[in-house]
Amino acid sequence: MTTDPTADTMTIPAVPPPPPPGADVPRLDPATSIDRSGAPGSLAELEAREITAWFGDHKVLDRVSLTMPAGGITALIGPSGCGKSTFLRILNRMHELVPSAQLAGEVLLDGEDIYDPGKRLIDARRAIGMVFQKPNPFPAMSIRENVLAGLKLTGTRMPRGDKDDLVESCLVKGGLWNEVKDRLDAPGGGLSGGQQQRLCIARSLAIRPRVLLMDEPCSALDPTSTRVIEETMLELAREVTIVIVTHNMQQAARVSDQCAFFLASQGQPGVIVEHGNTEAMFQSPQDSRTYDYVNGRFG
Ligand SMILES: Nc1ncnc2c1ncn2[C@@H]1O[C@H](COP(=O)(O)OP(=O)(O)OP(=O)(O)O)[C@@H](O)[C@H]1O
Repeated sequence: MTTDPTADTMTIPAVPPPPPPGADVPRLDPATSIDRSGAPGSLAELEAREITAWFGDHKVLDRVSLTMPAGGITALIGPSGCGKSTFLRILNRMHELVPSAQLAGEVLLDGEDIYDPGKRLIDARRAIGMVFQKPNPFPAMSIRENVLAGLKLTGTRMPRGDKDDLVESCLVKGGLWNEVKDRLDAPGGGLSGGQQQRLCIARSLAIRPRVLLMDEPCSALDPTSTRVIEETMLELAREVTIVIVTHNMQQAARVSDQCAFFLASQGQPGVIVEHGNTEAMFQSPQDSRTYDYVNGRFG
């Protein structure tokens, strides 16, 4: 999509309407139009092409291109304010929720531009899930209801037995099942911070995303919870492509296959200075600014 930053902004409903009957994603069970397994869909590649982004007349990203391989974990690293979160939000069309936000470029999910006028916003959000910095379960809803919340929002109906299977499989994949299986009706708000974040991951998985975006998912958590989430991510990467924003270089090194280093020079929009295999980026970066950043000399 190419959008003139001076043009009127798009109006996007905060909660998209449910899809019309029969228009569901093709991976659903054809007999019932529901997903019985809770397993994420087939692995998908995500490719950003020449992404430029503005807030009003402030350009914050300039022609950023990046391929995020299917089944890989891509870490977006860089100092504060260089546009990592903006880039991440562009990957599932959340950027356009900000009234002054504009963008140019394309985001291809397995070769198809999610910004194509023929594509529905709800399909992009279903296929490309998001986990935020601060765990945000619905505190008064039960653990079970939290996992199923996305189905409600997308208008997906399912028999009770299938819901139970889905809740279990998503909590297993989110690495939380063993801790909560005996109290699924307890409120989500009663869990610890790390458990709440894993509940949010389980909730994202229930609508069967092909890509999971994670914006500093461990920054509010203690080291033990962080390690549990990292293990969960490594397990999930077998089934879903993951893109994570992190300020924690050890975390980027531990979990990611590839890294992209973002930087915004004084008064300039953010760009990708260097990207590639994580080990190579940490051991032998090509750009001296990458070397300085990954070695903690700035940022
Ligand atoms: N909603 C918004 N309205 C206006 N400007 C914004 C908005 N969100 C971000 N920006 C600006 O866009 C630029 C990039 O911000 P962004 O949050 O994407 O950077 P970041 O690299 O993720 O930073 P951090 O690591 O601190 O989260 C910054 O100059 C920021 O002030």
